[in-house]
Amino acid sequence: MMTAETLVEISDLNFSYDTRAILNGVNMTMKRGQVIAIMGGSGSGKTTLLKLIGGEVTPSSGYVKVSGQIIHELNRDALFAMRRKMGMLFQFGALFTDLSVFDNVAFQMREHSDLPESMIRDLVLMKLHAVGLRGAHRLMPAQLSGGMSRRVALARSIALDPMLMMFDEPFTGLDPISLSVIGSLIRRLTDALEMTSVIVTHDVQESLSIVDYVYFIADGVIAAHGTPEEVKVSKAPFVHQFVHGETDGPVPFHYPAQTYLKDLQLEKTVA
Ligand SMILES: Nc1ncnc2c1ncn2[C@@H]1O[C@H](COP(=O)(O)OP(=O)(O)OP(=O)(O)O)[C@@H](O)[C@H]1O
Repeated sequence: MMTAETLVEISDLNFSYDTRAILNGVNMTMKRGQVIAIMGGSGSGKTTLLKLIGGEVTPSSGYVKVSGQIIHELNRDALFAMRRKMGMLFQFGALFTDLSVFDNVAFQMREHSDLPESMIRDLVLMKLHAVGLRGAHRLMPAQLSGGMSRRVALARSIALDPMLMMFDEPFTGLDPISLSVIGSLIRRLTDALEMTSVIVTHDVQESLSIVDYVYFIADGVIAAHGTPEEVKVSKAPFVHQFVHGETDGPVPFHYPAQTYLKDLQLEKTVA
């Protein structure tokens, strides 16, 4: 088998909001055809990493290269052209409520191409077919279930045949069946369209069943990484806590606080 081409290369990436360091020396490689999960505790910098890949924020040092181009060195036009090849689904972006399912999926094709309407029709139906919703093209978003809306959003995000798809929490709030439908769709679409998909998620079990590689981020650094097989048997306390869903471990359950005693005394003085 030919070695797959590297689509995203992240090298020694550092990023801070003002003086607050969020990511410290992150290195990652993502190949065409791969589904990659990024996991980590709340506030560990996962969404920020997606923003760096999409060029919404600029690294303090290091770089993100997509398809051989360093993102933060692109001029405005080149960045926009690059973004058209990236699909981003942040918290599964809402559908336009006043447009039908068909028009939601057609929206970007109409905005960004000069394709004739007859061709747009075929393409939209093809994208909807890929998510199993061709028969629902006339429905309005209000008539869809949560799982169906997400599938339409997925069809819309692949409308322009992206080479890279980024999903921020694609499984949140779904029942177990819809969740595995979305999971297997992400896998199948990645394979069929030969794209690369990055999933930021807390859903370890679903992710491990569909991804090729997992990165765990903690305090802005990659704490562990590996294939699902490697991750499942990992003895590293951090990975173990995640994979086995333990509430406390290296990732603390409690937000930093003053001692309990102090809080209680404070309450007494207030009362
Ligand atoms: N615009 C901003 N300005 C300043 N700080 C920010 C900004 N956006 C995010 N942060 C901080 O950066 C840190 C990383 O945020 P990020 O959203 O990347 O975390 P995350 O890993 O995606 O978390 P979660 O899983 O809870 O969504 C957080 O502590 C957050 O408070």
